[in-house]
Amino acid sequence: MIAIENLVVQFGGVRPIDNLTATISAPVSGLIGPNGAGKTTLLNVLSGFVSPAAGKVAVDGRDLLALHPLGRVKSGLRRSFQTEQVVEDLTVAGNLFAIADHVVAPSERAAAVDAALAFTNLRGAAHMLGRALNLFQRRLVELSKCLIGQPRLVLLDEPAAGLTNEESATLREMILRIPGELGAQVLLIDHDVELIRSMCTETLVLDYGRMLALGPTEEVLASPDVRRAYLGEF
Ligand SMILES: Nc1ncnc2c1ncn2[C@@H]1O[C@H](COP(=O)(O)OP(=O)(O)OP(=O)(O)O)[C@@H](O)[C@H]1O
Repeated sequence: MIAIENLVVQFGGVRPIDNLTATISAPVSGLIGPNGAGKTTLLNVLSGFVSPAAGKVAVDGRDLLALHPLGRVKSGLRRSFQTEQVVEDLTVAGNLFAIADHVVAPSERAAAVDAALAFTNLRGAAHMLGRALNLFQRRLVELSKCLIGQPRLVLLDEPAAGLTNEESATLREMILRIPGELGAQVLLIDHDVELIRSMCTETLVLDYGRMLALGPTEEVLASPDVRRAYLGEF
C-alpha cells in the first residue's frame, strides 16, 4: 500500500505535484493523467530521484522518504522507465546481474536472475547482447530487472510503449502475475486507457499535480471530470 500525504514537488515556479494526498492499495493500480500532469514526477519521488518540498510517503507502513534511493531498492522498490535502459554491451543476463549485485546475496544471485528470466520467458535470450535485442525483448528485460530479488512495489512507466498488440497482451499477462506470484504491488503509468482498464482494479488520475480522481478504474474512467481532462482521448 502506498500512502501519500500532502506531497508537494516544486521546480522553481512549477509545481508538478501540488499537495497530493492519496492511498493506493490495489495489487495492480493505474496512474493516468494528461501530459505534464505529474505522473513521472510522482514515480521519481517514490524511487528517490526527486526530493519533495513537503509531504510524506509510506509504503506498507514504512517511511519511504527516509530511505536513500539504493535503500529503497533494497527494501523492494523496483522501477522501469518510459525509455528503456538496457545496457547495449551487456548480455540479457548481465543486465539482470547488474541489479542482482545490489539486492541479492552473492550465493543467490544466479538463481534470482534465472527466476526473473523464467518469469518473462527470456531464458533463451540470456546470452544475447543488449544491442542485439528487439524492442519487445528490451521491454521484457526492463520488466525482468524489476523482478530481481524480492520486489515489494514495482513502478512501471509506460511498459508497453511501442509494442504490437500481441506483444503488449503478452506483457500485460506477465505484469498481472506479479502480485500473486511475487507478492509485490504494481503501479503502472500508461496513456493507453484500454490497457489501464484491462489491468488495473484501481486508478489514480492526476491533473496539474492534483488528484482528479481515485477509485475503482471503471468508476474513475466514467467520471465526467476525468473524461473532460482527457477530452477526445477515449
Ligand atoms: N526536472 C524538472 N525541472 C523542471 N520542471 C520539470 C522537471 N521535471 C518535470 N517538470 C515539469 O513538471 C510537470 C510534470 O511533468 P511530468 O513529467 O511529471 O508529467 P507526466 O504526467 O509524466 O507527463 P507525460 O505524460 O508527458 O510523461 C511538467 O510541467 C514538466 O515540464
